Amino acid sequence: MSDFSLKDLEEIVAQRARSGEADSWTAKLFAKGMPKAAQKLGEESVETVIAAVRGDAKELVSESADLLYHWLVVLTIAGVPVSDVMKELERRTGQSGVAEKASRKND
Ligand SMILES: N=c1c2ncn([C@@H]3O[C@H](COP(=O)(O)OP(=O)(O)OP(=O)(O)O)[C@@H](O)[C@H]3O)c2ncn1[C@@H]1O[C@H](COP(=O)(O)O)[C@@H](O)[C@H]1O
Repeated sequence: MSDFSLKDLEEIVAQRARSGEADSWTAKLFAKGMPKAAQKLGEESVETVIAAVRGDAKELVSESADLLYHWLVVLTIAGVPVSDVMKELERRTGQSGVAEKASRKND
């Protein structure tokens, strides 16, 4: 089991974005801004879906890593810390997804 966390990668992304280095994919994406970063996130989402539907576990791991990395880039550009997402997930732990969906239908 790896100790590497999304928080660790969030720090690397922020540091590489600040570096502005020519050989940094992160810095390149930051320079292009949200439209390009969000587009890459969408592409990686689709590639993850394709790997899942194919039942290709190795490809699913690889595409999931691409997806989470690009998701972190998008969050960082938006100024949203991963901890905000974790807090929201934590808030939801007391309620099942089915119950949550039913409560929204009654709004
Ligand atoms: N986890 C990642 C990571 N995952 C994917 N990618 C890059 O995302 C890019 C997009 O990949 P794709 O093949 O989907 O896209 P593409 O190369 O444009 O190809 P097509 O769209 O033509 O298919 C590739 O260049 C990958 O290397 C990543 N780039 C960086 N990181 C992490 O960020 C750190 C800093 O990276 P740099 O900013 O590049 O120094 C690295 O040490 C890693 O920890």
